[in-house]
Amino acid sequence: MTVKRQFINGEWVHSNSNKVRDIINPFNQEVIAQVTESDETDTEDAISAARKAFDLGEWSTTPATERAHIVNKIAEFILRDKEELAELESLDTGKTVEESRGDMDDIAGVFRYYAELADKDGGEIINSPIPNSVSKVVHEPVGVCAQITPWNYPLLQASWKLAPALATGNTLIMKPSEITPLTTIKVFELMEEAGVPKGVVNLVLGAGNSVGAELSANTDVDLVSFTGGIDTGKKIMQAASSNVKKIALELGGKNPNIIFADADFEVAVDQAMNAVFFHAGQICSAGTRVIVEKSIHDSFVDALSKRVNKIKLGSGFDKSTQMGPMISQEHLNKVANYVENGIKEGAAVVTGGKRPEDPDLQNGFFYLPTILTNCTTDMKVVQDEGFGPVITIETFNTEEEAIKLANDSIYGLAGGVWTKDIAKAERCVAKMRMGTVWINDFNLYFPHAPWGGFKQSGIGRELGRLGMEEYTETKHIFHNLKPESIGWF
Ligand SMILES: NC(=O)c1ccc[n+]([C@@H]2O[C@H](COP(=O)([O-])OP(=O)(O)OC[C@H]3O[C@@H](n4cnc5c(N)ncnc54)[C@H](O)[C@@H]3O)[C@@H](O)[C@H]2O)c1
Ligand SMILES: C[N+](C)(C)CC=O
Repeated sequence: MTVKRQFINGEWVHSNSNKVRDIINPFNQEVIAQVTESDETDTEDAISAARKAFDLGEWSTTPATERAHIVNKIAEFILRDKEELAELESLDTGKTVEESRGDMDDIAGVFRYYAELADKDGGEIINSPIPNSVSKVVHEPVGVCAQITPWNYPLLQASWKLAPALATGNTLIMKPSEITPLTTIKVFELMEEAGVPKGVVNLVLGAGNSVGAELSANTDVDLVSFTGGIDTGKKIMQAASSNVKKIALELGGKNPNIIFADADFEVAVDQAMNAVFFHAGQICSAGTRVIVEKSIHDSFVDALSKRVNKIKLGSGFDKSTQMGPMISQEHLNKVANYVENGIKEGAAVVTGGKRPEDPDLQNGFFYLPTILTNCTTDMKVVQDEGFGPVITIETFNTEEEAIKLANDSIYGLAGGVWTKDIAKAERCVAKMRMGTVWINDFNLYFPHAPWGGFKQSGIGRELGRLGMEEYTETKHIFHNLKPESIGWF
């Protein structure tokens, strides 16, 4: 098996230690690839390459239209190689190939969106209050950006960082999750093919506590953009204080899905299921906290469990599969413990709550789609991010109660509300403390709208214009057209 390499200063190189990591297919635990294992010294090399490239200024002074052209080419190449990328993503994560194809379309869309925006910002002239002067505001690249991504949407989360950073003229070092680096490696090949200059994009492949920690602490890095868990986010925030680097954090969620009795029942059931069991619940914005009006609780749970019992688990490469495995044995254990603790706290298992018995699934990290009732807001199973295929169900009687339950979380990433009463929906969303709120929908996102969290779900925004601004510094330029001595001293 050819060992996949890191990309530093325009060269594909083995790590300094020559250590290698096996990449595992979560469906059957087969080794699907081997990648070089970077450490702190490789990371320093990559940072130094990005620093030199930025200080040289070739990329930041390339006309924005030319940068846009290259970013657009990356989108084209992603679509050209969509099938290969989708299959790689499914091998690596266990998600269905159909879902991965959708991800690749979204990813190409993100590169296109930022290519489109790249040359639109010409700065702003300010109405200066000082006579004989010109005052203007321009946006410049931040500099050297470290980008750290998780395993659940490996290339999608990478694209949200790569595209705006490139469009605005930064240089960067990316570290994908050590569990799922394959599509990110492939996209670095595509960026090379698209003509991104040497040293502008660098890729290191290794563990969080070595490579990730170095990226966060190194004082030659100007910005660290991270997507992942809250505990890691806190460590990165601390490490980033070394040189007060800019930080952008996209962290976890424990997202409420409020269902009123007057909602379209069938659609709400269908989407409540989709909101959690898509990608086996391994989604930051999964609607795992269902908060349902008491009068429809029994019929809702009954309808939901009937549908959930039919979810087909299997290989992402089998067309009939609807839900794949957990990413790893470690994560499977975490999900199983999370449910067991919930049961000890008093939750009742309506369906699932264990591993499947199907002999064909025993080599994979599968967990059954699970519904827990009798849940109350004080339980850990309701408060903690399980990041698995588990719905907890709470009930409410009044609108105020529903909002109170929805907001009772340290997180504030996303949430949904289902009702046919437009005024009620608007009253609810105005009070819901989350970065994204859906009315009669769930889990939708697109490049044009910002994504990010309130409270401990993060700092900053990705996607949209705000996602681009994260990669710029704002400079005010004041030009005195008639300089004169002040005569004070
Ligand atoms: N808000 C969002 O948009 C969003 C999107 C996807 C995933 N997530 C969150 O990601 C989490 C799941 O992903 P995960 O398990 O890969 O998260 P994680 O925090 O364990 O790892 C994420 C990345 O951080 C690296 N890392 C680990 N320790 C580090 C350290 N000390 N310093 C620097 N980097 C370090 C890892 O190697 C990996 O690349 C969930 O909490 C999920 O909600 C959030
Ligand atoms: C941000 N999103 C929804 C694409 C993936 C979250 O895990």
